Amino acid sequence: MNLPQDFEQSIRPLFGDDLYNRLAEALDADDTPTSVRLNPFKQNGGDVTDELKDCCVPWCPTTGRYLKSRPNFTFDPLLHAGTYYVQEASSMFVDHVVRHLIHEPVRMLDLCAAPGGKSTALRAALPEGSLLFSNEPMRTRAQILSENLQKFGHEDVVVTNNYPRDYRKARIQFDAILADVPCSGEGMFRKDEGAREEWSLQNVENCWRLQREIISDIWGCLRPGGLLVYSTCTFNAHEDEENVTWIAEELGADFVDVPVESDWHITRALTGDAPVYRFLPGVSRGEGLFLAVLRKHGEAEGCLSTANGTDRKAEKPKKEKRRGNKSAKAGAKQPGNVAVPLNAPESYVVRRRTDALFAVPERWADTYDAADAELKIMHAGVCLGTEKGKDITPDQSLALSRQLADDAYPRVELGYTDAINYLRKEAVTLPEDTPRGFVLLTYRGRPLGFEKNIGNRANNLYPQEWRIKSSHVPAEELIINN
Ligand SMILES: C[S@@+](CC[C@H](N)C(=O)[O-])C[C@H]1O[C@@H](n2cnc3c(N)ncnc32)[C@H](O)[C@@H]1O
Repeated sequence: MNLPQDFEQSIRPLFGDDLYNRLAEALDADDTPTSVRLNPFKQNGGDVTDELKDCCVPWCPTTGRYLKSRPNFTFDPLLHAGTYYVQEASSMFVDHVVRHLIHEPVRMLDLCAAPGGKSTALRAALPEGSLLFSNEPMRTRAQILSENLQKFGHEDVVVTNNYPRDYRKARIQFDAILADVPCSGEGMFRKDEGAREEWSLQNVENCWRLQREIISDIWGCLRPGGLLVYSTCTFNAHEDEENVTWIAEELGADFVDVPVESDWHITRALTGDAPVYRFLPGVSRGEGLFLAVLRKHGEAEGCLSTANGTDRKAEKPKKEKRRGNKSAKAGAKQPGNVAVPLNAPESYVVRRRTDALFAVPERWADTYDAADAELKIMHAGVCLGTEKGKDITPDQSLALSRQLADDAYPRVELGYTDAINYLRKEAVTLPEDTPRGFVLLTYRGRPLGFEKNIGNRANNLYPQEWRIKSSHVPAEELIINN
């Protein structure tokens, strides 16, 4: 593989010959490591099977696993049930950062979040009671983000489709923000040929300028004393060390050091002496990642413990704004007597957006309302379903919620072939004694989604956009985790 000439000319002096040669050799190799991160909310004590498991990812040992080979994940129904997420190992470093720095419930924003690898990692690592906003400005990417977070199944999540500047209007303050900014993608040279073709010095310059704009736009939403986690998957110092130094000096922040082990083989700053973390192919086992943590200057209002937001007057949207609010218009009456088929149903409030009903944990209902007045919410809490006359057709988000009550719907367990057919949105025949109405289909005990049993047949309610598009059904059952 030929690396762009300008890339070599700019990166070799920064890395030095030895490090550059190791990097170039690794970028040329075909054998990229495969890894998954288990979903702690859906594991029931399970793990990757012995046949597939290589070892734990050292900076994410509880849930990160290297695999010995790369299976065709699409044909594992448990991927679609959200029991694990396929993620390259370096990105799992956010798990270590969050567990080291955040010990009490917070409100956190993942600003550039699609497809959702780091959001799901954050959600797993944040203390319970924390609320995660997961945002992506590109519409189609935001839909994939929303799908992946619904599969992950944690209720304390809001998915939005906005630009950073829109967040300023919502006046929500965050205790921590992850900005995994769009970058020139040098870390993708190994995986993606297109990344090499699109790369240019001009693109590097466009990227570092855009990254500064993104951080400047969101800076007001980070509370004084709050944490900014800045990351890229690129190697040049303009988008990495120079940008985080600029943030510290121009916006006002101090670097925060995170202890790491020497056998993780993390490379530290290549220019200056800020505590930054570089995962370099050929040096650490994963793809390229640059990460730094900064604490915003100013008086903190206390510890990082204001997740429910009710203590912040600034968040309450103005009355006039509320009247113009889409959901308030669509559903003038708040749904009062909707059954909430979740564990601890009394701790949720129900919000209507067009004809869909969302169960939102009561402790952050104010924050949800403030967000709803200004932001484009794609998903929040648990979507219970859509109203059809007096009925509510249950939503996929409900099927995949970790909080779905065990006895909320009759369940039918599917074998492997039926599970794949269901995920391809084909009709799956139910046993004769299945009760009529909505039925939850499971595979190896994990919910996959709903069908409506109307007697002589059943309607598959799996979302059309989520279905497996391939017509192939593997002859053998693929088991990745148990
Ligand atoms: C490196 S990717 C994020 C990967 C994601 N954090 C993950 O771990 O799965 C950067 C994301 O930023 C989004 N993006 C592009 N322009 C943006 C902007 N102006 N503000 C915020 N995000 C932007 C891109 O669409 C892309 O999804």
